[in-house]
Amino acid sequence: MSTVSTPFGVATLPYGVFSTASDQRARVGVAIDDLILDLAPAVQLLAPALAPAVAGPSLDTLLAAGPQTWSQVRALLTGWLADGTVSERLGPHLVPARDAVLHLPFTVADYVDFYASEQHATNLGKMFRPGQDPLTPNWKHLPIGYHGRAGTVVASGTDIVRPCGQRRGTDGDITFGPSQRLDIEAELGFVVGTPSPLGRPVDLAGFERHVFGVCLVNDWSARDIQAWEYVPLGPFLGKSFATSISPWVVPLAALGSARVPPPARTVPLLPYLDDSQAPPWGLDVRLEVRLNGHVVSRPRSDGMYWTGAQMLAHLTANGASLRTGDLYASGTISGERPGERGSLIELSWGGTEPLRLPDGTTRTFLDDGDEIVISASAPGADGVVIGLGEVRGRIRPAI
Ligand SMILES: O=C(O)/C=C/C(=O)CC(=O)CC(=O)O
Ligand SMILES: [Ca+2]
Ligand SMILES: [Mg+2]
Repeated sequence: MSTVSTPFGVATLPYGVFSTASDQRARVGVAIDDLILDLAPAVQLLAPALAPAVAGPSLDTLLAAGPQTWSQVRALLTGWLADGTVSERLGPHLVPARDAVLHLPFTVADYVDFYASEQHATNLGKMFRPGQDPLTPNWKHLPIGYHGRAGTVVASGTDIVRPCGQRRGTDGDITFGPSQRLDIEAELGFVVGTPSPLGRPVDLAGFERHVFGVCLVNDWSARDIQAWEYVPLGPFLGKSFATSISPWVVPLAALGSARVPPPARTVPLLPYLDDSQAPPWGLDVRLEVRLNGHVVSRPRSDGMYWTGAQMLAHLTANGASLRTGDLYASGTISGERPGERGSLIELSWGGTEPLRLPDGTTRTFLDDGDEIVISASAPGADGVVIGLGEVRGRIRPAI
């Protein structure tokens, strides 16, 4: 049973794309409790000037429309829901969530994955590079990341085929075959709306103008393929076979009460990353990772060393442009305590300490048929909980 409740109350209002059996067009929806508001006809009826922004069939147009439109659409929704007479007129455009199929919510442009949790980076450093300093010399000077594969970002619920690849066994033999160390990474994803021109870095304050909202990310990782291939250019096929994202994108506007100061920095930051005078963009998101229904971890993002604003500033510091639909993820979220680690390689300490599940089975890495569900919530104003929904995926045998 899940203990993280992920309600989509009127303080959350996340955006997604859905269809139903009776109307198979993909269209933009807003989740409200266990209902989905079909946004285009509702806006057409009550505020037609904004209708083009939510026309669908994806969130792309809304993302590109920029922060003024984002606030206008959210204000409309909040106003409608507070006004009983309007809520009644919305009735015909509300669909029970259980009747909806949820799709990939936006066209993923570029996909970047960071490495922003000090605890995760320390744990992985110990396992991948024993005998060396777990944190590389650059780690506290810049948010480390790599470019992933946008075309293999998939909607929650998509089955994940166990990848095959090259790996080196303990005997030194190089073989090709199904990954034997298939893992998860529980992460937060930042969805870029407003593009930026080539040659023009986005500063820390630009975060709110360019980033529309957040989703949950499971960056599936084949540790055996990764360990053999990653020197010197970083992750490649060990992470490019599939990355799952949650169907609902929660706007930054819903996360005001979840903002927290990041941990004290132990190394002075260069000016473009120095957020000591800026309003903080650390986020207190509480995740829960379930394997076949059993909770195996409860990571929290409030201790992440690097914030989403710093990641964006670094990502564009060389003048790289942003496109609508760019997705960048935080990197695995791991806390101080063992029960807060966001990957199986950490939870089973490189496979040496198998996890014992309540159904009597044990796991180091994923078995075929295993299902992973990552859900999350964040604090809202006045004790309200902001749900981030969930991202789900089941492992299918290698082909
Ligand atoms: O330290 C390494 O060599 C590898 C690290 C990762 O696998 C982490 C990664 O993909 C980024 C992250 O999720 O934190
Ligand atoms: Ca990752
Ligand atoms: Mg991936």
